[in-house]
Amino acid sequence: MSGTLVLVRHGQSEWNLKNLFTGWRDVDLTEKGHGEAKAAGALLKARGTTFDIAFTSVLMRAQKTCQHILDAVGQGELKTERDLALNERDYGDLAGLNKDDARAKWGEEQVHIWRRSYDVQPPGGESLRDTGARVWPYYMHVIQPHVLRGETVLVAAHGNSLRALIMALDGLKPEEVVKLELGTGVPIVYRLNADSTVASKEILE
Ligand SMILES: O=C(O)[C@@H](CO)OP(=O)(O)O
Repeated sequence: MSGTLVLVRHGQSEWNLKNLFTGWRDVDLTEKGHGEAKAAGALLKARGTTFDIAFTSVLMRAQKTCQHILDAVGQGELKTERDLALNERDYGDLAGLNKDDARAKWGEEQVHIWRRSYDVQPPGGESLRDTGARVWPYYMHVIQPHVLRGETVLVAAHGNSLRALIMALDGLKPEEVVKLELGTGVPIVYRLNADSTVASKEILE
């Protein structure tokens, strides 16, 4: 057995609340989102979790979630690395559009394909495969070495950047990742074996 990897999708954002495609737009958390992030931290604190390092994206909703969690476990000053590799999927031309308006314009099925398929790019944006092509190397080269040294690592990121990472960790097929949904502010705790395979996975709901 080696270390622990804790993945958390940011708390509810202003544009989650407004039902807008967000992608790389840098929107803030809502009051509820701040609360969700603090609650995630409280859950981890109750388990006695402390971290050796934290990783987040360059977007404030993930950074603030990360900080709330670290504050809750009493590690507000912990070293935190921010990288664009962990950003949300780039939603391209859909960013800023209302998801229901998009369904009315392009149809329910097309919008679902853009949102949840593995390899279909939304107009001007990234498919989940494209997102994985930046998330996975970053995980392999930067994050995983910490876990394999036995450390406990926090990754506070986004729905689709984490879906791409979980797809690889869990060995999901493209048709399986379509069904994978992540709740806001829900910690997912992986223990890894020394050979980097997953020893256990626990969703703290
Ligand atoms: O808008 C977005 O950036 C994402 C996450 O909120 O949306 P979806 O769940 O539709 O991929």
